[in-house]
Amino acid sequence: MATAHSQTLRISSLSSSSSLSLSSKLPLSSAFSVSFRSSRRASRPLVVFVSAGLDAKPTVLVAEKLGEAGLKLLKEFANVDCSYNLSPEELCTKISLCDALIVRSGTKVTREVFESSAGRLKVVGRAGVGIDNVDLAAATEHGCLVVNAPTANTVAAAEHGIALLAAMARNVAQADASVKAGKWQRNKYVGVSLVGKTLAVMGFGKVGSEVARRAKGLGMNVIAHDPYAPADRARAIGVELVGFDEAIATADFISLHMPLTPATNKMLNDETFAKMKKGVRIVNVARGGVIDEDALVRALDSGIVAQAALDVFTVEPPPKDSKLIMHEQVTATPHLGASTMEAQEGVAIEIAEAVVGALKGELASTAVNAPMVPSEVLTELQPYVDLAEKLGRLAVQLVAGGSGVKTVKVTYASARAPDDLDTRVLRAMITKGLIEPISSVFVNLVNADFTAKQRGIRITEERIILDGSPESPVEFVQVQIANVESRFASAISDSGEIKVEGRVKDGIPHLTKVGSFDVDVSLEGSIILCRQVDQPGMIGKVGSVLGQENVNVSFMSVGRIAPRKQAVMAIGVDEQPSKDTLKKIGEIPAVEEFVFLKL
Ligand SMILES: NC(=O)c1ccc[n+]([C@@H]2O[C@H](COP(=O)([O-])OP(=O)(O)OC[C@H]3O[C@@H](n4cnc5c(N)ncnc54)[C@H](O)[C@@H]3O)[C@@H](O)[C@H]2O)c1
Ligand SMILES: O=C(O)[C@H](O)COP(=O)(O)O
Repeated sequence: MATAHSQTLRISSLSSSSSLSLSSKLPLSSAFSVSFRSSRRASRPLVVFVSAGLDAKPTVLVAEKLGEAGLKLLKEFANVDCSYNLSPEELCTKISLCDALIVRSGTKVTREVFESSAGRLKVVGRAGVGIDNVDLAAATEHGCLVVNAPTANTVAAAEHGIALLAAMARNVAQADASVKAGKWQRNKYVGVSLVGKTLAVMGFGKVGSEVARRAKGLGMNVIAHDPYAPADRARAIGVELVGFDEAIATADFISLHMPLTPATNKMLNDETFAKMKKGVRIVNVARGGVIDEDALVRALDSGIVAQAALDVFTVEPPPKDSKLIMHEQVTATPHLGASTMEAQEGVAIEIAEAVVGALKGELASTAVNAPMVPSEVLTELQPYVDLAEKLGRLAVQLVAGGSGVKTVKVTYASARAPDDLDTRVLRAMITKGLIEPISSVFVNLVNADFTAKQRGIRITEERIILDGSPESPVEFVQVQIANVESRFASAISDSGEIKVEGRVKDGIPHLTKVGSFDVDVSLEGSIILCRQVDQPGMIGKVGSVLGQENVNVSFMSVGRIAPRKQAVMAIGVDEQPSKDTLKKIGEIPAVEEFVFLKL
């Protein structure tokens, strides 16, 4: 079939009432959040998700103590249920009534929690940094956004690290207990000095670098190990980045500041303790799991490790008879790193803003399990986000019943360099459009790739690099579904796939190609596609059938192969025509096939 010419008839103009609101309240360079509202529908989903029933106030379960300022923010927007010390069973029972959950490190947000929520839970807010207590894979599979509060407790944690370092070196806790027991043991509690000693900071992130800065102020020689930290950031505060073995072999003191991941789990173990300088002292305000605690007891007993100061433990609280806790050379605190008045107020505000934003459909800057796309990129892509979802919706509705959708090709034509166009959001929205009309699954930026994979849909992406100046990020987007039959034969392109193509014109998404026919219809309301033999009066005939039923036509366009040959008419309608009206359109003699598609 030859490429068609296109005639466009704009019957009545639609106003563009889309608005983009941006809020970027956090002091992070990549911070962004975006919401998209259109007056044509009460609350359009946004980049992340539509929360069902947002007309009613959402419910937020706060499962661990949160600062007042954060609670106040939450209460302005949601019903807030503060229920602390819930058992896992109680949490699973309550969660089915909640749209958001806020926890600190003491609550395990397991797969069972997401399953028990039966899709209602949209956001988990971790009021702090470490998200090792949240099953991220399960959250993603359930389309639940996880956000954290990564900055507000940094200084508190660093200060606690320094407090433990100094207290350990001078036996403060042991000496205090001894004095309170009525003793006066000045010789027993002679300490070691910090000045001039080498401190190895393991994990040179937010907390690690603040610890390093403070330790430099105490006159320590600071080295750091972090495979992902930029050397110039370390150099800027006079810290040398070294390899793992060099760090642990050189250090008089080791301070741990990495996250708990499969790679850091039990990073300090019998083997690595054996490589350390005899008499090394260890501080851990990161996560208990980065140390093999049994191995640490052995290293303390053998004298390889002279002392340890620990704020975090593999199991919290640790067993009362834990050899590690009871060890004379161990100073222990009950996970107090983030526990200052200031940090807890800051964390509470940071997490409340992130959770409220996410419930409103904004994508939080602190999203842990969703792509982080800079705000300016998202702003620019916003009309294409809408286009992408609608093309996905149209394409899947063109598939004939019984044909399984397995292979989808998305093509972006753009004058941008390939690495200058981030298509993750567009792909997610096409996936949403493809899957939501044919299932009860709720798809968002968080779970789009997972959901497509789970349903056996392979989505490949291709670029057409256009010449010219790349003013708009994308010239057109094509969605093709291969190996399927269509309810509308004309949607099958020359190469045998269902094909729809769209562009953004004046900020509004338009359908510009169906199969091999050029059309031009604004993607708002719904669409009737109609193949006919091109002849005078067809627009009038179809228009009058719709008019009789009071269905408002917003756009009409006819794409034809050649005058008086086959043509495809695309008609935008504001209301859904009745079956009877659609039947009447089908009965117009020149109409060969037609299909009604909901957007
Ligand atoms: N005790 C507390 O109350 C408390 C308070 C805040 C943070 N924390 C914990 O402290 C840790 C650090 O927090 P942050 O805010 O600095 O996080 P961060 O993400 O800013 O820094 C972590 C750093 O660890 C590095 N890293 C990752 N894998 C590593 C590895 N294998 N070896 C060495 N470095 C590695 C990363 O590159 C990153 O620079 C986290 O585990 C967090 O949960 C504890
Ligand atoms: O990762 C964190 O932010 C700290 O470990 C603090 O945890 P908490 O919120 O339970 O004090």
